Amino acid sequence: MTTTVQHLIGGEWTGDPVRDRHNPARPGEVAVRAPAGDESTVDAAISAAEDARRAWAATPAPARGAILLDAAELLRSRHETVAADLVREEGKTLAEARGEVRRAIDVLRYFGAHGWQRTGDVFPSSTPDTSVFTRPEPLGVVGLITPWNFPIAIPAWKLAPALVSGNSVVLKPAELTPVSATHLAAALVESGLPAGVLNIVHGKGSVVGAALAADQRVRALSFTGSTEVGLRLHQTLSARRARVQLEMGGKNAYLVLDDADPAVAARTVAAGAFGLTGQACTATSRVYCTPGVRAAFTEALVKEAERFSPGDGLAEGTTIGPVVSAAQLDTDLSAIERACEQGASVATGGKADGLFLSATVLTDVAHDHDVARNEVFGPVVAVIQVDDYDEGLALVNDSPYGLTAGLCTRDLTLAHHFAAHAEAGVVKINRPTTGLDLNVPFGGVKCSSSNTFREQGPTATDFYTWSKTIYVGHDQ
Ligand SMILES: NC(=O)C1=CN([C@@H]2O[C@H](COP(=O)(O)OP(=O)(O)OC[C@H]3O[C@@H](n4cnc5c(N)ncnc54)[C@H](OP(=O)(O)O)[C@@H]3O)[C@@H](O)[C@H]2O)C=CC1
Ligand SMILES: O=C(O)CCC(=O)C(=O)O
Repeated sequence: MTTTVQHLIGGEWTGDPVRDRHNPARPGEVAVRAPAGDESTVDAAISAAEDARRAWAATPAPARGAILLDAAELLRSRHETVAADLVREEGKTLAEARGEVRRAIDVLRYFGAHGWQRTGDVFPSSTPDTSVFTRPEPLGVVGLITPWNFPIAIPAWKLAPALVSGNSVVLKPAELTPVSATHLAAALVESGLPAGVLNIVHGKGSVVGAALAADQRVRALSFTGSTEVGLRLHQTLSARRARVQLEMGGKNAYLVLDDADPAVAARTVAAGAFGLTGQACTATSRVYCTPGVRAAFTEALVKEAERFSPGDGLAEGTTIGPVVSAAQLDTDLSAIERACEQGASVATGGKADGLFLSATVLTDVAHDHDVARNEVFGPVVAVIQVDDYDEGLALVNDSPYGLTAGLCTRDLTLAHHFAAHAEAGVVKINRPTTGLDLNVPFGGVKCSSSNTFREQGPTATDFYTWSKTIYVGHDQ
């Protein structure tokens, strides 16, 4: 089954679909046909956003929010179709795709309701008969560049706060996954989003994304993807003092202590390492274990890994979908091969059939091995022994990345110590590193993030607004 998508520019669906994306689970099946935008397409999209921005900014926030709420209901009515299309283009299991679509719906609801929330602050003035208050103002045209691994949730959690804050948007979804973002946009357009407020340009990041980032009219850019691309975008945007928000890679660590139940720890680590085919920036990819638990934990982790049954995400019984592309599979297999060259052993997995890579546990890994240092972005986890909690915490923190970190223990004192000292934007105690509540802030530290504004939660709109301070004298 092939879905065709187009650009969305100034309220028109446009562009000849010239590029095929194959279903990663069924190599012969074209999942999507999409147009390939270029600099002129981006220019047209930014012009449309520029034309629409003032009227949208002047629209009352509750009316903006109402469109998001209506879009949430439309998406809910299409939940099954959207989830199945997501599986066909990205590969994750139907259960995971349903969860992701549900998350996009909830994000629209959350930020839709934000349209009715209190905004700005009132302050006492030191001048008599004077009111002082702040007003959040939209930035204008904002650019969003999103990855393939959460093809509807990530566009939703960037778009919704941008729109409800009164900005117009140009979105560039990942070339591999153009359908999910199109479903999101269609729901918004059909719910009454005015023409030009949301524009989408499909195509290559190096062409479309780069043109979007370089355009002076784009006042802010929010990006999720690789550290390499993110840092390049940071330079482009910062050079003209435009705002930039980056959520990038991770090398997320778990520390399992002697007092942890090895079976519970293994289940927690496996969910974070192998769920979503390991293709999450929050995925667990290195696990440090103290000596008393290492053998039992590793044995239990291998059993958990072997429970993940690779297959087509739409097929009954599949619990791990394919890797997204041949290029990503190559990265995953090369990382496993390099780990073995450096002395690691494959305790389970390590083999691929087509794009189906089985959940892989590597043992005999040392902290300075490449597989313990570099992001893989696949269902591969390395187990490393440490002497004690202190060494474990030090190694968890010895990474250029700092997105998520986890600890399995029953010791409340150590749990709080870890929460305070782990160098990560998100810390999970006895919970998988993946999986985020949409109503709380999300972001990393070090090379995982721009280290500025957080996404999601009540402060997500901060990135998309600037604060104006107003003094009003009452004596006229
Ligand atoms: N933090 C996260 O959630 C993610 C991290 N990654 C990491 O990145 C690696 C590579 O994945 P990939 O999807 O290629 O990540 P990229 O960083 O290449 O892609 C993310 C987004 O940026 C776009 N892009 C690519 N090049 C440029 C550019 N020069 N200027 C502007 N935009 C650009 C992409 O477009 P297009 O893809 O259409 O070319 C896509 O929309 C993964 O293996 C993983 O390590 C990947 C996805 C998500
Ligand atoms: O773990 C999650 O739920 C979100 C992960 C994420 O934001 C990402 O992979 O980009």
